[in-house]
Amino acid sequence: MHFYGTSSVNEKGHLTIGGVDTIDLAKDFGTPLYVYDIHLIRQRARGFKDTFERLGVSSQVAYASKAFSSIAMIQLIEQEGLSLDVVSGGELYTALKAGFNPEKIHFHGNNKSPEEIAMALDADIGCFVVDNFYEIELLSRICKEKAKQASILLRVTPGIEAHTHDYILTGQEDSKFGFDLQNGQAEEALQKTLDDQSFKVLGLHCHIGSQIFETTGFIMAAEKMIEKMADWKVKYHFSAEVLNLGGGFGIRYTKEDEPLAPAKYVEDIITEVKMLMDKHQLAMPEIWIEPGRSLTGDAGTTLYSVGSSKHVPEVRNYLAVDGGMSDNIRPALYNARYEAVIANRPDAKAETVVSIAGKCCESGDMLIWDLPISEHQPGDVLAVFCTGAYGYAMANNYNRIPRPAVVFVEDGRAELVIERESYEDLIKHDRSLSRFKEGSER
Ligand SMILES: Cc1ncc(COP(=O)(O)O)c(C=O)c1O
Ligand SMILES: N[C@@H](CCCC[NH3+])C(=O)O
Repeated sequence: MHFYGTSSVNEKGHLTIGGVDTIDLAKDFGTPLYVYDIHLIRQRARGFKDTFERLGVSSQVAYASKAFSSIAMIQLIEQEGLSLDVVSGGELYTALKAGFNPEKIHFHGNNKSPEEIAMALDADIGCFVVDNFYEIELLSRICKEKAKQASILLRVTPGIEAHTHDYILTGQEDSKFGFDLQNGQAEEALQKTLDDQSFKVLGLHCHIGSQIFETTGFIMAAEKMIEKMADWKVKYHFSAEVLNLGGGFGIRYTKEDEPLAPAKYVEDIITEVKMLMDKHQLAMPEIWIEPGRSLTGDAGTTLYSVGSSKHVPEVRNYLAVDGGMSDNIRPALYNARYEAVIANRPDAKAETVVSIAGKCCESGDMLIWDLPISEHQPGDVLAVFCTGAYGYAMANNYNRIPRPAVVFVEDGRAELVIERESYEDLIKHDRSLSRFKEGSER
């Protein structure tokens, strides 16, 4: 078994995380349950920051809160001194409610609404990452109405195809995000924004995709952006103060995955960026990055209770758990793969192979295909590793299944940070039919 972060096995032979027995967690908080090893999140956050410091490069490390956002999570990010990337009014609202310093919030999105823009301007957030020409006009108009100036980055599409799942690619030319760098759109966006008093143009942003294992794509994207920066310095006297290279650093979900250590991505990319800056005789700008998955992914584990099973002779054994695509849609959406163990005996030898089914009324609701697993029975706890990014964040109420609870564990303590939804929660926005008369005339 591969242990992540502070995971271990105690004297009872149970899986522990953050010094807490996972079987006690399942009893105390119920299942499905998301458990976050916050020591590991802190380590990752410090690793990114320390690497920049060691390289002598001023930086902002912004946590991409789409990976997992909650009041406590945002407060943890604030404790660790990171900045924050938000992509919707809801993420911004969560950050503000958590008491996060608005100056360190960067607002993303390819279709920010007028209300979202107004909310962000009223909160005096640090920066808008402007995605398209419509947004330039909209943001400019709302800035004027509010007599405010917005600091902005221009999100550019560098024409890079990173090697990852098609649905999470974002840097290629045919993408819904950003101004194309090659066809002149990015330059046109720069001209428009430099000419507009509503904006302070800080620099450029790109994000080439997610769950990327190599640094080549990041370096190629940086190279294309730096070439343009050199060009625009001459043409427009524009010196970018900030170069934002996005997120996307890959993590280990299964033994087939071989990512670099998170801080190593930064080290390799920044070393190249420094050389490119020198080559083009540009001063090193502040470097911003936006890791999501690599901060929280392997810090999250989901605990499920084992329930029914089904044997299809000579084909497959299905083993069902009390959650599924309602708490983790990634396998159904991306064929995402995970490893798991029986948490009450993680060291026991895997003697059989089962496919872990969710409880949703959907054949595609399979969490793990062909998992080698030890002896098990109903009531056992299954721990699925590496669910900390885009797991709870994409949870839903399909089949009217309440979303699970979330606990943080550290130094032998467990704290509930998101309550489990109740059935009452599920119907709280429903309205009754009573406004309509029975058998209304047609
Ligand atoms: C603009 C932007 N920044 C940052 C991220 C975070 O990516 P990851 O979780 O892969 O680090 C994403 C998601 O892919 C994104 O779209
Ligand atoms: N939701 C995706 C990542 C998307 C990142 C957002 N740009 C995943 O689970 O892998």
